[in-house]
Order: sequence, then structure tokens, then C-alpha cells
Amino acid sequence: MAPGPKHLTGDQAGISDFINKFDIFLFDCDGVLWTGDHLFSGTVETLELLRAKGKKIVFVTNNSTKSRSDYQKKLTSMGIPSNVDEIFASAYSSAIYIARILKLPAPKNKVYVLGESGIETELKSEGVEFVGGTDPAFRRDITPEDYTGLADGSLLDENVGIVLAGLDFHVNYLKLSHAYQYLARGAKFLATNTDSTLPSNHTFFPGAGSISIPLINMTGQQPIALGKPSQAMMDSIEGKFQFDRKTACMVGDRLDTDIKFGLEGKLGGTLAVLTGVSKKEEWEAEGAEVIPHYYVDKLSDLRG
Ligand SMILES: O=C(O)[C@H](O)[C@H](O)COP(=O)(O)O
Ligand SMILES: [Mg+2]
Repeated sequence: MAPGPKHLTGDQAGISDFINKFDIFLFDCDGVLWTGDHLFSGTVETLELLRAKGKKIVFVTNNSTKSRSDYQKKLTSMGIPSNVDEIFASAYSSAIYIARILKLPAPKNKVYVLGESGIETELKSEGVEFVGGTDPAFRRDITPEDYTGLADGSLLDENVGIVLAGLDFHVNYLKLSHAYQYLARGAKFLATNTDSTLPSNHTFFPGAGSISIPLINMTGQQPIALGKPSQAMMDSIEGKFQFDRKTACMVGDRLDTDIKFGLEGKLGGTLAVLTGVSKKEEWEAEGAEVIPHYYVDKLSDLRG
């Protein structure tokens, strides 16, 4: 039986050894720093402590509703100093993938967005055209004319070659119907991330992964997911910061995204925090495959 993760809470010597092992910490946001707009106590001081010790901090979130600059504003409003280059969100990761890796030939390279303004802002920053997203024309009930126009394609944009599904707080039958028709006509199916739930207000709400489920159910296709645990995101981060993976640690609340991201990225360490989605019983279960190196009850426990 592989030894379980080291519990650092209350272990001053263990915490000091842990921090000294790493030069860079990749921090998940939802469920680690905050739940919704509620900042966990001690978060600011813990980040300050790491920075005072010369540690590099990168914020790596699967939440695609905000752009990097939106996130910088949120971090600032929470009292957490940052620069936009230290922020990697799945909307940015997706825009980079579409513009610089997938690179569909024009004109069939437009994106149908199921998601919020964060995705739109990052696609714009990469010069990628899109339809859907926060367009108010889609925030209504489906009509008989929609059925007709979707069936004969007259309501569709012939240059859409990609459906990108993220967390959409305004998802509805009309939007899903458009997305399905594009997929049925051969559009590539991408997702910013597939988190099943969004931790907020100390409970859970539908996550991005629960927005794309209807399309998976209708098409039988699994989307290419571009947030954690996708290594495309890890490669982008490594490319930008040129860090040594052996002295990097991923800090997160979800085993199937954050900790898997760090393990598959062969980082020097992974730290699970129990204030978000995953519980220790998950990695203690018989046959558990995703086991963090360390865990704390809450992030501020790193202050000893
Ligand atoms: O549903 C989602 O998009 C995710 O639950 C959420 O936003 C995850 O954000 P993270 O924990 O990666 O900051
Ligand atoms: Mg999280």
C-alpha cells in the first residue's frame, strides 16, 4: 500500500521542509484561496509569507468565466497583489490552443461559445472570431422559427468550425440546440474544463463540466478539455516561466483536476487543500489513483 500523503497541518518542521523544497507554487483559486467571493482567512498572509521567502506564485484556475485581467481585478479586490502574467485561466489556455496550436484554416475557424465574457475576452486577445457567448440574442426561449432555421442551417454561421463549452451561467435550450447543430455539422468539440461542480458559498453549484454534459450525451463525443489536468496548459505555463518542474508544487482542492495536473506534469510536489471539492476519504479509498504528496486542512495552515 503506497504511503498516504503527509498531513502538514500543525507540523511546523514539516511545513518548513515543504516550503523550502520548492521555488514556484502553482495555485488553484476556487476552493483554495476563496469560495465564490468569500476569501478564506489567512490566504493573503500565506501568499505574502511565500513571496517573502522568494517563492514564485502562479494562479492557475479552471474558471473560464473571467479573463486574466478580470482575475487580476478579483485578486486585487481580495487584497492579493498580482500581475496579469502570473495568471493562467482556462479561457486563456483555450484561446492559446485555438489560435496557436489548432490553427484551423480561415474562414472555418470561428468559434461558437457556450460560456461567459472571460472566454470572449481571451479569444479577442488572440484574434479569434466567435459567436454566441454572452450575446443577449441567445438568452430567450426557443421559437418555431428557431427549429426551422436550425434544421435548414439558415440560423447557423457557416464559418463556425469549433464549439467551445465553458461555465455558462445562462445556459438554455436554444444555446444547446445551436451548439449541437454545429457539432452535428462537424465542428470540433472543445471545453475550457470539465469540472463537475463549482465550489462557491461553502457549497457546490453546476460546474463547466455539467454544462457540456448535454452535448456529450447528444453526440457521444468527449470534448478536448484545455484546463487542468490537460498538459497543454502545463506546457504553456512551463513555456512562459521556464521553471524546473522538480522544484514546482501544485496546490489545489480537486483531485481530478489540480492534483492530477501536478502528478501527470511530474512536478516535484502536490498539495491538496480540504476547503474545496475533494475530501481525504477519496485518496484513502481502496484503489485510489490520484494521491497528493501533501495535504493541509486549509491553506493558512502553511503559516504554521
Ligand atoms: O466549473 C468550473 O469552471 C470550476 O469548478 C471552477 O471554476 C474551478 O476553478 P478552480 O478551482 O480551477 O480555480
Ligand atoms: Mg479549485
